[in-house]
Amino acid sequence: MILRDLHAKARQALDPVHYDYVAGGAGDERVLADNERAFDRYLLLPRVLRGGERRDTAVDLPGAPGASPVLVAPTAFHRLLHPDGEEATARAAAAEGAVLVTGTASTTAVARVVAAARGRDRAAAVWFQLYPHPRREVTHALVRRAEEAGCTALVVTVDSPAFGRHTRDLRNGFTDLPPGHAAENMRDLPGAPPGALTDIPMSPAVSWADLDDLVRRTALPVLLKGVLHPADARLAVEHGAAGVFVSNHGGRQCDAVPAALDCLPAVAAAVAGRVPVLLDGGVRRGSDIAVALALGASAVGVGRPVVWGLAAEGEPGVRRVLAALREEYDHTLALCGGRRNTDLTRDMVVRKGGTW
Ligand SMILES: Cc1cc2nc3c(=O)[nH]c(=O)nc-3n(C[C@H](O)[C@H](O)[C@H](O)COP(=O)(O)O)c2cc1C
Ligand SMILES: CCCCCCC(=O)C(=O)O
Repeated sequence: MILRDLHAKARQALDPVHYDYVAGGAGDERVLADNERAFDRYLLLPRVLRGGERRDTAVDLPGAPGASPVLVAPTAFHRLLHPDGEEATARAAAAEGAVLVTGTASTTAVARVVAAARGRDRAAAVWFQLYPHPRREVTHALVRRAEEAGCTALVVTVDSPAFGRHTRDLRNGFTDLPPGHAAENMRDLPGAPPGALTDIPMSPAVSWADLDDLVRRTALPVLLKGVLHPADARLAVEHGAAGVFVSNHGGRQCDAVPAALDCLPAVAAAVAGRVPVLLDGGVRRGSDIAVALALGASAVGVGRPVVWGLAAEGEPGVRRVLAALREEYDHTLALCGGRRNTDLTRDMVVRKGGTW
């Protein structure tokens, strides 16, 4: 309910073109819709008489011990959506104990984002989402910026060998950021000056060799975001990834892929507990978090709900979203007879209408 209210408020507040940029997906938006619908296909099968008065929902993630199981997934251009932008998101995430994955396409430089998070909580973990640049020296410079800022992990987005065709943006002619906004992490790096949505070039030629180069160069844990195929999850671990995000980019890339949730069990089986598996796409309720954790995720990311919270109410709005999800999840865990996240197991999820 809180999330729905904040979404409605954000819609009122935003320029319709910017609203469409956030709300929309690729193609006919089939994957966008299915990410949320997928959660209706799975039901929880609670265990009884084994709970506890209090629950411990903290999770140890790379560079983020004792984190909330709800992460802030990377979303671009927060200052477009609220004047306080990524710094407000960072303060809210830190206050709620949530890992913030700040992005290459941030309208605030990563150093300022980390400073905002740390201002609230010295232990706050900020991860840096990286679009690998076709020119390796640019990728290296971005990684140095993230390291110097104090990010504790890198999240390499691998589902974007090309920019997704966002139908609403094409219809609205949304190609450039308004004056005064830019992808600040790209500032003074070789390539186009920041300002256009395409200032962060994507390349289909980025390969596992680029991941190897990255893992060799940085001491930070490197996670991959945008893995759907179990074979790629296995390769990720073999190439030194410290974690895998099952994600279809919120339905904004290929509009013919399965819902993220439907890909989770096979990826979790392929990874076999060697590194954490995370999931984003369509998470809107605490019970969605419980289903994802039971199916093998260590934590989940939320994208659009955080943006709606930010656009509607700034920092307090983001806090409300993160707190509501965490509290609903804690309540669901109690209803399922759990004391900790690992009490949610595969046998506690059934397909709707099916048997187990
Ligand atoms: C407006 C918007 C901007 C996004 N920007 C990025 C980005 O810069 N990098 C990235 O890896 N993913 C990006 N994503 C994808 C999110 O990280 C995440 O995968 C997706 O939003 C999860 O789905 P949800 O919105 O249903 O929670 C973006 C998503 C949205 C909606
Ligand atoms: C080339 C533009 C970079 C921003 C991409 C943001 C993003 O991932 C999205 O889905 O939108």
